[in-house]
Amino acid sequence: ALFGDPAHLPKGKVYDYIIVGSGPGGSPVAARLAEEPALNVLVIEAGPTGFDVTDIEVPALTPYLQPTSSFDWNYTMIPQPGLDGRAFPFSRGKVLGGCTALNWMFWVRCARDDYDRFARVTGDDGWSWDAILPLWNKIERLVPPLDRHNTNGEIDSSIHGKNGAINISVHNAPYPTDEPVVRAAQELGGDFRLIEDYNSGDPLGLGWYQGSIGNGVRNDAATAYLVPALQRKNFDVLINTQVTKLVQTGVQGGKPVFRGVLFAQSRNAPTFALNASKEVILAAGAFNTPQILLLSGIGPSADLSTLGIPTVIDHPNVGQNLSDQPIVPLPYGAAEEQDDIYSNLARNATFFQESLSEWETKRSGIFTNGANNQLGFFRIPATDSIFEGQPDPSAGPTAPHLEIVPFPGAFAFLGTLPPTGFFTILAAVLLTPTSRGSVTLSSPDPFTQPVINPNFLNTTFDIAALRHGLRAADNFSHAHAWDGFLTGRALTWALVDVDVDAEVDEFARESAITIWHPTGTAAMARCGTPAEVGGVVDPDLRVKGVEGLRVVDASVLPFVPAGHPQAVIYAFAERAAELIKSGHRACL
Ligand SMILES: Cc1cc2nc3c(=O)[nH]c(=O)nc-3n(C[C@H](O)[C@H](O)[C@H](O)COP(=O)(O)OP(=O)(O)OC[C@H]3O[C@@H](n4cnc5c(N)ncnc54)[C@H](O)[C@@H]3O)c2cc1C
Repeated sequence: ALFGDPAHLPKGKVYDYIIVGSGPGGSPVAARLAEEPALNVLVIEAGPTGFDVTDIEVPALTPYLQPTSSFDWNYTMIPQPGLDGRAFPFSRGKVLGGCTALNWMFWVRCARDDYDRFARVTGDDGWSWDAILPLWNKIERLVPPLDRHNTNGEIDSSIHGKNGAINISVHNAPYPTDEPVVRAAQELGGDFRLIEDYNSGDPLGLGWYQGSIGNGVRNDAATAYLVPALQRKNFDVLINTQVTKLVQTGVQGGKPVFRGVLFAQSRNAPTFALNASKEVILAAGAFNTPQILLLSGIGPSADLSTLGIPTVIDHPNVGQNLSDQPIVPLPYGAAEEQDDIYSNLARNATFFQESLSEWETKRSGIFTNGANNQLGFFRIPATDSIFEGQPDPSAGPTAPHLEIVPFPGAFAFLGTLPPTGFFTILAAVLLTPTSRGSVTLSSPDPFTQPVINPNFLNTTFDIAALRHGLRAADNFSHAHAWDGFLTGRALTWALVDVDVDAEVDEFARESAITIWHPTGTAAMARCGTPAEVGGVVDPDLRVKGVEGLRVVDASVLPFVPAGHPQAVIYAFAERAAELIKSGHRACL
């Protein structure tokens, strides 16, 4: 059942598993464990439900959930030296479904080499591309587009799951940018060659967007996994409640056991306690999972003692290794008003209302789409001078370094939308950052936000690679296919001499934002103690040196995958459920 108040949880019910957080890490694990009728499963989620919320359900309204919303933790990162000292909001879903309830729904499995590197660094072949492949049948449910257009060349349906938990689909309606983007790709070829499906394991090229959308509605971790599981008597979900600390419940084989959780609805509300009989599973995301570990005395002891938190286990890597991908939106002028969907929606209330009514009454039109219809992945050539004295940070030859994303319009939340003019955005994303940041505590108070430092553009490689991406995106804009559509670089981007490194770099530093893909703050590593082999969790995602505690969320990814991470996290969660059910134990 769904509970809104911890005081109403069934008295005396013993939960085998308590899962903290309901994103793509927590929800699949919880729902799969609840498939075993003998197991009692509880999810504790800090946020409310997002059911029937228009901005969450309507795919094209996703940008309206930025930069802050009532379904968000509304975190801010600390000032970033690599971004000219800027600090800006760092969106994280505080809602059932976690960030999948407010993300941009890009469905990207990422590259074969991303998984094979996970297998390599953990010594566990179960994380390889080939081993994960069958899981897509449990995860994906490929839904035809609502406009029934011919999807030949847009997706290879033979490689996708048909009966899994999450609806995925290609676009449901055309965008004005579709034609020039596809023609530019055909004209330029090379890095921009059209590919049928970037989810084949080899994503290089330009392909059509696939989204976690079905029948014109967002499908998130809550609607896909939790809602069906709530039919089960052995499955409970507690919302609006934050886990504030893990509690040591004993010692087993010389290791502290952490099967207890404390939770409360606010700083001044009563605190409740529960113990899981089998495991606590942290799935609170790349910022809050390390926060909970640190609050519980699992982390670097020097940092903990500064805050007066007794160290239970000295874990130097908790909260370290934060990786995220910077994105730079490049504005180009659009010749025709109707080609800039997002400026029109922001400025023209009638157009907005008509689009919404069309979605509500007919489930058609642009509101059934995600925010764009194509994306391209490409590599920096191995011969580029960027790699002199710098090992290639990508996972291997199938993994891109860079992404370009054409958007049909300019977004108000970026703060770059002037009162007049029409735009197309060609965004460039650095997928393989070498900069590493951290998540730390400024206070032992669980209701104080952790200190978030992604450390963007802190290495020579990162700024040079992003420069390569900005130039590639600009080259894309020069295809003849854009003639009559784009009017050239716009706003402050028009003032940059793209041939001058320093000017391009300065533009990147003053305009990059996060693409919201933080990972790696409780990274998995091979068996052995953290001091020997690094990492926070072992290849089974158990916290090293501790019993009864696992992490299943973006924190465990030791490298940010070269794409968009939600599909990868769903796959990790599905495998985690299998590992838990089978009692698998990779390490002693
Ligand atoms: C705006 C935005 C756009 C994005 N776009 C895309 C995209 O298009 N494609 C893609 O692949 N990825 C995208 N992502 C990233 C993707 O959604 C995340 O990587 C993914 O959701 C992370 O999953 P997670 O389970 O680690 O954490 P989350 O999804 O963050 O879930 C963690 C959950 O735990 C809850 N929680 C946290 N602390 C506590 C606590 N103490 N007690 C109880 N509950 C707690 C949170 O409220 C949240 O519900 C986007 C993210 C954002 C924010």
